[in-house]
Amino acid sequence: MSVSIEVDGVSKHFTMQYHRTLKDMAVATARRLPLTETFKAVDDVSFTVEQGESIGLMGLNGSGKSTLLKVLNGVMRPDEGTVLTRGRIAGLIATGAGFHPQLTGRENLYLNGAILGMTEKEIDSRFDEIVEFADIGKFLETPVSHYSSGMYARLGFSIAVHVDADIFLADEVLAVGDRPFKKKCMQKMQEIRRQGTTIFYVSHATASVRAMCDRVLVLEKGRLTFDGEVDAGIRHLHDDEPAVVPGQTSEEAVDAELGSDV
Ligand SMILES: Nc1ncnc2c1ncn2[C@@H]1O[C@H](COP(=O)(O)OP(=O)(O)OP(=O)(O)O)[C@@H](O)[C@H]1O
Repeated sequence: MSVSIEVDGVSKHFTMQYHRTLKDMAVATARRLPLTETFKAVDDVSFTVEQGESIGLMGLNGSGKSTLLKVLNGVMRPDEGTVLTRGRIAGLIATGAGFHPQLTGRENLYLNGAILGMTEKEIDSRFDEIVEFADIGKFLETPVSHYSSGMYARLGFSIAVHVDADIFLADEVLAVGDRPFKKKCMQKMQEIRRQGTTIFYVSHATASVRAMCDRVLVLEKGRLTFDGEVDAGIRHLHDDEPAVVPGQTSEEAVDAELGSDV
């Protein structure tokens, strides 16, 4: 197997502004209060992923998962450390990121496909498949500013998942969208997983992580506190969560989860 992603000592700092107006800042300065605070959203994280591995990236809100994904796909540069990736990366990091609100679904499909590295010919050849998967029907010629958030997610996911990528990054793709669409997304991700694509799947939904992933990484306040087997990773994160419901198959567990707000 060949290495797909190598992350070595990566940190990303952000600065929090405590005061919004000049007056607030003047008052804070007079009182010798701090004006800003810098913190590490990702803190000295290292791991290696082999081509074809499917990784569940888990952690509580604000633990740095999205930031790490942005660093992996090059949207953000790390402040420290290095990231090496092999091959083409596609993914859905923020729903509708890269969509232009005044352009139609069709136009955005071409724009977004190009941003994800597809040639015009590639997009032409996959156009029908992408539209069919997104199932946005007659809204294809409507500006995306008129789309519902679910429709945005459908089109965004559909484009990303139809890129012939070596690495697929999926940030809470199942958080938006209705149950049939979530189910379709899971099936599609399983399909690209079988094709040997490396998958990075950010989710709070444990049954879908169990069904989708070979390995789990857990972030806590930016630090990688677990890297290993899926069930152990989930236990590490949710000490309090009951294990798999007795008698329930993994498929039934995913199904139950898709029905709830994942
Ligand atoms: N552009 C930014 N500027 C400043 N702070 C940021 C920025 N992006 C993220 N943060 C902060 O970095 C921390 C990590 O955020 P991140 O979105 O990576 O967390 P997450 O694990 O993906 O959370 P969630 O599960 O809620 O999606 C949070 O405290 C967040 O407020």
